[in-house]
Amino acid sequence: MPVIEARGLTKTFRMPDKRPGLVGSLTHLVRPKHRERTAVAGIDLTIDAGEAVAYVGPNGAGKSTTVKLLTGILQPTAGQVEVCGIVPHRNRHANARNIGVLFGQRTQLWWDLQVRDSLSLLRDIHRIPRRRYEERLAEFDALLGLGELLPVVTRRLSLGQRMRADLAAALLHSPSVVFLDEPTIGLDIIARQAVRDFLRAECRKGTTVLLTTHDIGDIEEVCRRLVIIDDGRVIFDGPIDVVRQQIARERTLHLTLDAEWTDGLDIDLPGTHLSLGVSPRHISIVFDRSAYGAGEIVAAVSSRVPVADLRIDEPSIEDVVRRAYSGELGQSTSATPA
Ligand SMILES: Nc1ncnc2c1ncn2[C@@H]1O[C@H](COP(=O)(O)OP(=O)(O)OP(=O)(O)O)[C@@H](O)[C@H]1O
Repeated sequence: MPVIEARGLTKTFRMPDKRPGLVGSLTHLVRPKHRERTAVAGIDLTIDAGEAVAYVGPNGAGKSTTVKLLTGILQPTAGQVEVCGIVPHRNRHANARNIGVLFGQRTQLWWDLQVRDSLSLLRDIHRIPRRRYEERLAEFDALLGLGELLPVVTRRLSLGQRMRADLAAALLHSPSVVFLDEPTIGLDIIARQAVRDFLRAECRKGTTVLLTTHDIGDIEEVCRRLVIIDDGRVIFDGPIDVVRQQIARERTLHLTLDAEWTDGLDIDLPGTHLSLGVSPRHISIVFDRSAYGAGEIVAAVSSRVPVADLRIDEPSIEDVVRRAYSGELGQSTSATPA
């Protein structure tokens, strides 16, 4: 049964169109002009209970606006939306009982309170029975190590600790759906893994997760389905397998050499792809991390020309979007650039 159902969901912002400076402001007062920006342009989206969906796209694609429409913060300009059978903007309070929201860059904990006190305030707000509350804290302790954070004042938490506490706060009332915006941003590998493991465990219990992230690892490890949005439109909606099998394994090694590369585009490592950079002393090699370590590639190159410097790039969301447009991700919705 769908937990999230959107049909033709559209949000257009109307903004004052004025020139900068005092003259611009005065002209605008006399003859106000406006321009429109359609952030979400007719999105159809159906998400079932227990699904974990990555909702990704480049900056300005319309992800946050979609989440704001689903939480009821914004009212759509056109189209329909329901979350757990509730129209979010018409009934924000009822909707709030069913959803949990986490914005990685902000906290919903009280800055000057101990985590324990923030959570207990949220317990009162959500009217969670005491026994259920204690059970939930025990679950969070087992999965997120929450116990050690309870006596700490929020402002003293490290980023990773704060994210764990914020996850507990967002999920305390056992919402059916959680919206997570960059839940692992800035975290070290261990904290990031804890958050991903926790989200997977929540999904297994039937919680629906809509994850907005620029981190390919989050997508790969937490989600089963990928929805790509660009310029307010869904350009791909399908299984995550392609990302997992191809894109997430790909790394690009950029090398600066001590001398010019004159050996053509072959380094005798099957499956790798070499291209020349800004000058013959710069080369880039795309490789599959499950087939090669970066050290092997550097060794192969330096047996011909000494390597002076190197950088490794992980695949980016922009790469995924580019591949969606080029049809490489297989089935897509309407992968035509506007
Ligand atoms: N309140 C607003 N008023 C006017 N324009 C807005 C408003 N909110 C968003 N926009 C515009 O709508 C478009 C989509 O913005 P949105 O924040 O949804 O993108 P996003 O995909 O979440 O981007 P990011 O990854 O940078 O957070 C952008 O062009 C943005 O400038």
